[in-house]
Amino acid sequence: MARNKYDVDEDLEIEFSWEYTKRLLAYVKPYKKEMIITLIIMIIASIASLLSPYLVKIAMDTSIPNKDIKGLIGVCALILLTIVIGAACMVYKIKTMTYVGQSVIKNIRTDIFNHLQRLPFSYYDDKPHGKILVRVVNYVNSLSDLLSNGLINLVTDLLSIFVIIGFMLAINVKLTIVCMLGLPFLILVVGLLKKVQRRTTQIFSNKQSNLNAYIQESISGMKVTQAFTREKTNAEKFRKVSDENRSTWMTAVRYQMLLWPAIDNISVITISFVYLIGVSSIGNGITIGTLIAFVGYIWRFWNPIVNISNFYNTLIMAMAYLERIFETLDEPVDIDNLPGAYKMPNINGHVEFKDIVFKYDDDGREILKKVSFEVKPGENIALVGPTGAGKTTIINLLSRFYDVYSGEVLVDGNNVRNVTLDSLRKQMGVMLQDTFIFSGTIMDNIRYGKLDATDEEIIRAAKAVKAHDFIVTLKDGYYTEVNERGSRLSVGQRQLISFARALLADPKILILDEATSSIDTKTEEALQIGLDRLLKGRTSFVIAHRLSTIKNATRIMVINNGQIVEQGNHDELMELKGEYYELYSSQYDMIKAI
Ligand SMILES: Nc1ncnc2c1ncn2[C@@H]1O[C@H](COP(=O)(O)OP(=O)(O)OP(=O)(O)O)[C@@H](O)[C@H]1O
Repeated sequence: MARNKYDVDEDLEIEFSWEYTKRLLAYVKPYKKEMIITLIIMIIASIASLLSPYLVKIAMDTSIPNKDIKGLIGVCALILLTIVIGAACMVYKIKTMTYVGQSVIKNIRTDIFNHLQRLPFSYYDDKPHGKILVRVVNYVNSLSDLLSNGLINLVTDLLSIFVIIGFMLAINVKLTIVCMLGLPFLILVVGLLKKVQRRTTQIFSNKQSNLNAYIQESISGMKVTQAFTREKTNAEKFRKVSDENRSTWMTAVRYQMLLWPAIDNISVITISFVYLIGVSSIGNGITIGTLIAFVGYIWRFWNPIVNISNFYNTLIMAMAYLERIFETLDEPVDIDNLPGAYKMPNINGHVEFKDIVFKYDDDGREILKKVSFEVKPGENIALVGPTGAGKTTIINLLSRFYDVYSGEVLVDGNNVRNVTLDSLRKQMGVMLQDTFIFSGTIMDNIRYGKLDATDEEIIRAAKAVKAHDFIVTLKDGYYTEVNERGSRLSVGQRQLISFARALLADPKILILDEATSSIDTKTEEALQIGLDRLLKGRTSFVIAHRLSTIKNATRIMVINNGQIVEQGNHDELMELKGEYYELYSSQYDMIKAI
């Protein structure tokens, strides 16, 4: 997928395909029983409602001229009965179809969510999160009307049309033919409007997606906006995306609405013709009762046609959303278990990078340029180097968050591409640079690292990383509720919680990306002592800009411009008087200057 941002429209060139409706129907299939029962009920309702003009004809042509009061009362009672049956059927339909519609929506949404959880980091690198959200929430919701009413109404309306034609033919063939003459004109109008309706709806859905992306981005960046007093600039950008949203919606609706006057005109013209021919033929094979009954049917004839056109409009709208929904569901899971992938055996901790070349985009620049190194079990590796050198990229390849462009990443001799993702990642403790706190208690957040961990295990992990001390000072201790992204905690506190989470699973390989960058030096020193003990016997990769924290690493690798430029322990690298020496000395001088 191309890189995208809030003001870049998504691709519109998706071919219209009935395949989408077929796939949607597959979601409806489990509710076949409910659909069939509703259909039968609705057929009964239609027949009941269609009987009344015929009953009126009987009353007009037979009961009233014959002054048959009993017969008239019987006919009235039957008409009342048809109304009651119709209303009862309608209640059943609304209840059942709302259930079916909402169940289908729930199932589609669940599939998208599960698929999103399998999509690799690269998918999220490329797409504004607001645009993903709009698909899961709004687009899926917009199918509700189509599913709750559309499908059943379509079938019952089609059936009604045939039954009405049957009734009309039984009353008068000539008038029926006149009535049907309007249909070819209607089909022509629908055919002419279809393409432009689809395109305008697609454009609107794009703008809706842009609006969502901008709102999401603005909420995430609200603190920066206020700090830089950029409210006015943002309001202007928002006005622009909002205006586009409104104007494209207006255009889409304008084309949707063109169908109504067309249907109205065609129906009124044909009805006028029926009146004209009917009235001029009274006494000439057509009775007043016949004409009244026939006109009753004509209105009922155009009603389902209006409904079907309505359904058609909803379908066109839903199509634009369905395309996006299935596009998300079809998004390839680039990082997945390969055929024949096997379970990673218990990890010892031997890691080897063999001639790794890596690019984030196939046509982009090389971020890692033939990187090779070997790490023995239990070694503590520190990765240092300038910003953007490629340190995080290296550790991301170890957990196979991205696939290499060429070369091999081996853990205990197993190529990470050949083992199952689950078995690989379960044995690694990763603390990403971007520490994320979920809404819930602190206990829940640490437990994320090992779902079956006991409270004691969690407290032990928190103590090991010196998180315990601050947690117990909080109002509810480990049961303090934190909100999403942990905004009630300091950045350092969030890091400590993430640290405990990474450690909890007792991983064989521990990866720490800037794990302590926001922690005060005193806490860090204490943490370091515990950490040295914890890291013993485990292979670990630690990225740190504060070099004092990695002095004890068994090996320090200096990364620059996608390559390892120096490696050795602290003393060896200081003696080398190369890049590490420069980096370390500059930090030391800075501290002294303070
Ligand atoms: N998701 C991404 N898509 C495209 N390019 C990326 C992506 N992430 C990182 N890069 C680029 O890859 C290069 C290496 O980034 P990386 O995050 O590995 O650097 P780093 O050494 O960890 O830097 P820092 O110390 O600032 O965290 C950078 O030039 C960066 O611009």
